[in-house]
This record gives sequence, structure tokens and C-alpha cells, in this order.
Amino acid sequence: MQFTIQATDPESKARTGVLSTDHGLIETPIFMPVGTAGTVKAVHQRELVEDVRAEIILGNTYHLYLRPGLSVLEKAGGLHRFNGWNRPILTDSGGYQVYSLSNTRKIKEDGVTFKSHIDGSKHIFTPEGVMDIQRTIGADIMMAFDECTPYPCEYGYARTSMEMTHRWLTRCIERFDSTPAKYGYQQTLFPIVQGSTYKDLRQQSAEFVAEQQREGNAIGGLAVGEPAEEMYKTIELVNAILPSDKPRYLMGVGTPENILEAIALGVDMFDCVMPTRNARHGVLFTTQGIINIKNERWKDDFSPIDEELGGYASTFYSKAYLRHLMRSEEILGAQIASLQNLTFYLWLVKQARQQIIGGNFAKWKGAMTKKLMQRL
Ligand SMILES: CNc1nc2cc3c(=O)[nH]c(N)nc3c(CCN)c2[nH]1
Repeated sequence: MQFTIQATDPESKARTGVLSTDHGLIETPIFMPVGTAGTVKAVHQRELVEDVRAEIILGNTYHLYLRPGLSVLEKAGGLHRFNGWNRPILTDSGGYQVYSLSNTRKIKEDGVTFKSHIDGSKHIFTPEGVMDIQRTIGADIMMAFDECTPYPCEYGYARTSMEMTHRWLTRCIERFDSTPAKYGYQQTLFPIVQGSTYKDLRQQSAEFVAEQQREGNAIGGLAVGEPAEEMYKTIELVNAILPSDKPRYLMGVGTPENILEAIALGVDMFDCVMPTRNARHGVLFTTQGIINIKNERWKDDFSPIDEELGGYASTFYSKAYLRHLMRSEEILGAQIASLQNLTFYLWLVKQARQQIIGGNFAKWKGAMTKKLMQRL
């Protein structure tokens, strides 16, 4: 997998690049829609390509392992063949999902035991096991098995957790480097930096991860409730240590403001459930600001959802109509709102990319953030 940096912003750490995989090219900065169980919720593959202009989507080891399960995915020839998405896929390694979904998890040196949130069955995820699972899913980019350190936590816990994540990373690398890709195209492994919000731990973790010299690196353990300022300080610290010629993926982030700030700090890849989750609750991100479409004020506003954004749903349907659908709990409402928010997120990173190329990203960022985060 190759990463080529194209433009850099003179007044910040922002840069644009192209990530080439066996399933095609990714232009960075990029937002990756989350397709947890093999689908981006309520969105067709064709809409993801033609309206959202998504370039890479996420899958989750935890969900796909439990359902549809490895034998179905293997028989299908991997997730790309199963859901028809023939562009790049990144899969998260399951640690975070076990942490956030299964309240019966136990963390041991060997791995994490948990009960399925679906049927209560008992399972264990080990570094080796999740490498094998991600080989079977067939993601172009696989994530190392880590513990997302909870926030806040004592220094001692953060260090112990980080050190275990480092030992698990060594086991992931050994397993990954000694097992073949299953479906004829290359896969790559990204390690994940932890260390909570402790400066020295974050430095240690970033150095350990950089030493592995992998083709891309991720920053984990953020967007877990810490103040935004803590997030930004941590990103700045870690990005000063991670190699600048490799893509940097900030996991689970975030709002439009977080994303623009992190791009200025040198982050290239993002994923977040916010666009799709907020959409299902009627909270829309638009080029004019944030709209809660269920609000009375949109009752007879027949203007398009987001004229400036372009794309089918945003220009074809009115605010009043979408409000009606959401209040009626019509499935179409979730579909339209999800398309709006995902198209917006891809639009946002594309705008950032153009501003970086134009050399005025830092100036543009401030005014754009203010406009996009205002509540209409
Ligand atoms: C929403 N906030 C958030 N923080 C994360 C941290 C990790 C993290 O530290 N490790 C892993 N493996 N995943 C994370 C995720 C899931 C990303 N799709 C996170 N999401």
C-alpha cells in the first residue's frame, strides 16, 4: 500500500495525499463511513458511491464475527464480495466494540473474553484470533487488537493498559506477517497508539508504534469523553512522533469542528458514527449549519434540505417533507437524513483538501467551523 503526500499547508500540519490499495485510491484527508455489520446503515452501495462519494468504508470485526459469521464471509469470498462494495474497506479489530457493547467482558493477558450482545454466547478475542478474523473478512486495512483505555483513568491503569496493547501489537504483527491474504489482494495492518491523556505515556506509545514501521498508524484512546483541548494536545504530541510519510488515522472522530482541527494537526483519516447516528435522530449537518429537523420551525419550510451540498437527497427533498417523515418514523426519513449527513462529511473533507491545495486552509478553517457548527 503506497501513500503519496501532495500538498502541505504552509500555516499548519495539514496535508493532502493519495493512499493506493488493491481496491483503488483514497484521497486524503478522508472520512470513512462506518458500516458496522457490513452495511452503512440505511444507505445503498450505489448511493455511497454516487451521492456520498465515499472512497473507503469501515466494517467491524466484532459484529461481522458474530453475524453473519466467518463461514458465510469465507464462502462469499470476503466482505467485498458479500456486500458488493468493491472499493477499500478498513475493519476495526473488535477491542473497542467489546468494550462498548458487551458488559460481560474480561480482559486477560491472552485476550478478551466476552458474551455476545446478540445471544449471550461466550467468546474470546485474542490478537492472533482477530488477525485471522480480519484476514477472513478481507479488509484492505486491518487494525491491531488493542485496549481502548477508558477515560478518565489513573496513571497506573493507563500505563498497564498501554503496555498490554503493545504486547498485543507484537503478537498481531507476528500473526499478520506469518499468514497470507485469502482472496488474492493485499491487506495491511495499522497499529494503534494508546496512553490515555498522559504526555509521557503517549510519547512512549507513539515511539513504540513508529518503531514497527507499518504502512499507516492510528491514534486510539480518544473521543472517549476527554475535553476537546485534551484531544488536540494529544494529537499534536503523537503526530510529532509518528512518521509524517505514513497516513495517520484518528479513530472515532468526530464533529466537523474536531475533524478540521485534527486535519490542521496532520491527521489524514477519520471515522465516526455521528453522521449516521445523528441522522436517525433527525440531527442534520448541512453546509449552512446544524438543523434539528424535528423542530417546529421546519414545518412549512419547503426549501431543499441542503441546496449548496448537491447530491440527490439534499436537493430533491424539502425540509418540511423530511420533518414529516422523521416525525412519522418513516424508514425513508432515516435513509434521506443518513445520505445528507454522510454526503456532508465527505463534502467537508473534500473542501478541506481543496483549501490545503489552495494554500489557505488555516484561514478558511476558522470561519468554516463557526458556520458549520451554528445551530439553525
Ligand atoms: C467514538 N469514539 C471512539 N474512540 C475510539 C477509540 C478506539 C480505540 O482506541 N481503538 C479501537 N480499536 N477503536 C476505537 C474506536 C472505534 C473506531 N471506529 C473509537 N471510537
